Amino acid sequence: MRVVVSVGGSVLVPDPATNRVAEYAAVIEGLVESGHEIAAVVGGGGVAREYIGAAREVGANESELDQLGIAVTRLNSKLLLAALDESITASVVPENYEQARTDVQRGDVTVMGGVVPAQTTDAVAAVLAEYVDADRLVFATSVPGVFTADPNEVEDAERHDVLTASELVDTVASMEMTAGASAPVDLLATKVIQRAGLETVVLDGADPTRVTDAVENDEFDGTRIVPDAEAE
Ligand SMILES: Nc1ncnc2c1ncn2[C@@H]1O[C@H](COP(=O)(O)OP(=O)(O)OP(=O)(O)O)[C@@H](O)[C@H]1O
Ligand SMILES: O=c1ccn([C@@H]2O[C@H](COP(=O)(O)O)[C@@H](O)[C@H]2O)c(=O)[nH]1
Repeated sequence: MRVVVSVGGSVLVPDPATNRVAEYAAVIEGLVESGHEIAAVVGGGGVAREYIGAAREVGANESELDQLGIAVTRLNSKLLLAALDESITASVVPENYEQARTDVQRGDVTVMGGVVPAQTTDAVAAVLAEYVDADRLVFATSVPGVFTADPNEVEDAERHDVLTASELVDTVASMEMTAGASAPVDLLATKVIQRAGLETVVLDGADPTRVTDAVENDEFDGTRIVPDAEAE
């Protein structure tokens, strides 16, 4: 199976003292050993938000803030790349989809971060999944799925076990799109998921083995996004 895994920066490096980089590398290597083709996209997490916050205070505009965020996503990507067995990876972090697809077509694991302002790495993962005709897109994020409201703000928010792509679009449509904003999946990503009919999973990435379960066993604790056509 060809899979794009989007790993949140706050999931990969929750704080400077804890990092799950080696665990994520082991999960990716295990999936490759089982015959899967893996492309990873890494987010910026808390470090990106700190840089974006500091630059916003000194008057940078949103596009400049996005560029800072992109730089951090590429730094985090290099961290994951460094932990992966170099015999299965491309040696550099691609800065565009063409380079990433070339890596995938060569049979290498590719790891990339952001590409252009005004989106997040969620959108990068969705576009890459569409571009390489991935069989599945997995978002390993900091919440256990997509909820009826922000579970960090609303105590009785309930998780959706299954959503159609259109329902996902409606759920995130009103969320903020400023640099460093938080959403389970950003709006642009949801529109790409919808048009491409991508089989998508949103799960809590704190335990990286959940990604293995979602790929190998199709069993996971999270939200499944089904293409609109399947729900008709
Ligand atoms: N309806 C919702 N369902 C789930 N999460 C929501 C919802 N609305 C807002 N959120 C927020 O979405 C966020 C999703 O994770 P977040 O974007 O912070 O981290 P990430 O995916 O690990 O990526 P990164 O840290 O790289 O930005 C959570 O912080 C959560 O509070
Ligand atoms: O293609 C991209 C990717 C990211 N950004 C900016 O970086 C931050 C951090 O990325 P996350 O995926 O949210 O961790 C994001 O909020 C954007 O400001 C970007 O502009 N373009």
